[in-house]
Amino acid sequence: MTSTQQADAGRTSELPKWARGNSHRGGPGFGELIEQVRSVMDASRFIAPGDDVARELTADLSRIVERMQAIAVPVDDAAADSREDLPARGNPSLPPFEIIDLGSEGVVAEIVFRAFHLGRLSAHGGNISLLFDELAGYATMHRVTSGFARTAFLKVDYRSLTPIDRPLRARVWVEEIDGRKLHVLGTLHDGDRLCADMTALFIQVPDA
Ligand SMILES: CCCCCCCCCCCCCC(=O)SCCNC(=O)CCNC(=O)[C@H](O)C(C)(C)COP(=O)(O)OP(=O)(O)OC[C@H]1O[C@@H](n2cnc3c(N)ncnc32)[C@H](O)[C@@H]1OP(=O)(O)O
Repeated sequence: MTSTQQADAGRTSELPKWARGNSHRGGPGFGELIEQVRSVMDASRFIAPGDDVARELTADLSRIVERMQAIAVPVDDAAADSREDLPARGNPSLPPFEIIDLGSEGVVAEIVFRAFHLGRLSAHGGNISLLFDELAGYATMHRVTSGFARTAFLKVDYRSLTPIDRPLRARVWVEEIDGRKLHVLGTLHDGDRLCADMTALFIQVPDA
């Protein structure tokens, strides 16, 4: 079952159109393209080029940016953030998680933080909170009766350093529902070691 079908199974109304995943938009090569975008971001963390090389690289990248801008589409038609067959739905601004399980019990995902996500000797805390926010979106999407849920607040406790370049396991679930309010909890583990946990409040809103 795809994540869209899994989410639909727990709702009394259809998923909003923008949240319906697909595995074709952007074509079969889109995943490789986004992987290269991520690699550019990773590589940019570990260079100290001289001025000439910096200008050459800027010119190379500018040509690529121009080619992409020339084929821009409205955001709801874009491949990024819609491809449920790709890590983080093909959205390069998100840490590249893969959904392992999704249902009324919540969502389990595997995540490998990379060089781009590095803070000081460990993953940057903001990237960990971004991961939790996104996964809470999956967990709440499954539990709201209609529309979707927006983050009212999200609190992360950083319990131990979160490594990059190795698979970690995140779990996020709706602990309690009180009218439009969804109380959400989450954990991030490196093996048996707790790296971070999360408490959030999401509020069900109608789809715009
Ligand atoms: C699964 C398939 C695929 C899915 C993929 C898609 C994944 C997508 C993932 C994307 C995921 C990313 C998600 C994102 O990043 S969403 C982006 C980040 N969030 C926002 O921008 C939200 C901005 N804020 C708002 O829009 C409104 O303030 C909201 C909607 C949150 C509430 O305004 P609204 O006017 O609607 O409600 P209300 O004010 O009548 O309040 C209602 C109740 O809530 C209580 N309350 C409110 N705020 C707080 C607070 N801070 N602490 C404690 N309590 C709070 C309030 O007291 C009241 O309680 P009660 O008096 O009823 O008891």
